[in-house]
Amino acid sequence: MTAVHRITEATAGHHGRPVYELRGVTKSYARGNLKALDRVDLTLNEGGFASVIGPSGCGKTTLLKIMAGLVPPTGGSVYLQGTPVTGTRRDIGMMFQHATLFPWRTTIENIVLPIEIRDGRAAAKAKHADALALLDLVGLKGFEHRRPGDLSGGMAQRAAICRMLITEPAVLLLDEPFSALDELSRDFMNMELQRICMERQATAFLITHSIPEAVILSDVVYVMSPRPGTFVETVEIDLPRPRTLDMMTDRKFGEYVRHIRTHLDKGAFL
Ligand SMILES: Nc1ncnc2c1ncn2[C@@H]1O[C@H](COP(=O)(O)OP(=O)(O)OP(=O)(O)O)[C@@H](O)[C@H]1O
Repeated sequence: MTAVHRITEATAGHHGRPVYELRGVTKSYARGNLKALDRVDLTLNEGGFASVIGPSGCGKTTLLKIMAGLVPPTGGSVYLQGTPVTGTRRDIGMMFQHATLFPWRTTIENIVLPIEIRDGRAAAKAKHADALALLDLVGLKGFEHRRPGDLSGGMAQRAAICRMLITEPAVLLLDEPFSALDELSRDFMNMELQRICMERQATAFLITHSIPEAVILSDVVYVMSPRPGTFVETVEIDLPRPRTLDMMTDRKFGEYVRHIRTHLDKGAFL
């Protein structure tokens, strides 16, 4: 029997209640008369870690932006915690390829910035204790008064993780967060991300171009077709947690990677 298990509906996270529910999400951009997404269905359950992988330009970032309320869908519905997503929200945390920390602010001032923007300086100041706890969580204790120029790429992304978590979001939307790092740092940060998600019982949705990264981190991997993007395969990853980098040499891990690869358009995949 193959180690690869398919599940019929796109549902990530086995046990928790549904956090995100997308039904028939379609997106056409007027500019270029271009259909980016076609009827995407997704349920992301509390505590689940899901990834989406697909060819370049298939609509992954568009999907994430729709989930974040940054871009409206042309059709279909997006619900987060039972209410429709119609714009940006407090209960969503996001992280991108680049940390984009403000160089003139200290690390801790960068971390509490979302609170400062939302609730003012006094509220941000009151969050310093929480920010210090987060710095400890991500292994940056003692760096609170350093400026971004003193941080390595991996350290800056750790600070970005703190900035994402300071608002206590219900869900983490991650758009290739470590793809600008060298391979060793990226592997290490992925294991750190897993640890942080497990400690915080986070619900996470990751966009990646790396099949091994998707497999090692996820409960479920969604494979997207070339544009217009839709899920063509949903693969449940039945590997124990915590995952370790050693697992990447396991036979079962290799089967998942091969299975996902066969569903990607290799010509278009980067
Ligand atoms: N604002 C926009 N207006 C018009 N077309 C857009 C817009 N944003 C994205 N597109 C187009 O929609 C398609 C999907 O883009 P998107 O960035 O979502 O893909 P992606 O899968 O994230 O790509 P990549 O893997 O290269 O980052 C692309 O053809 C892109 O050029």
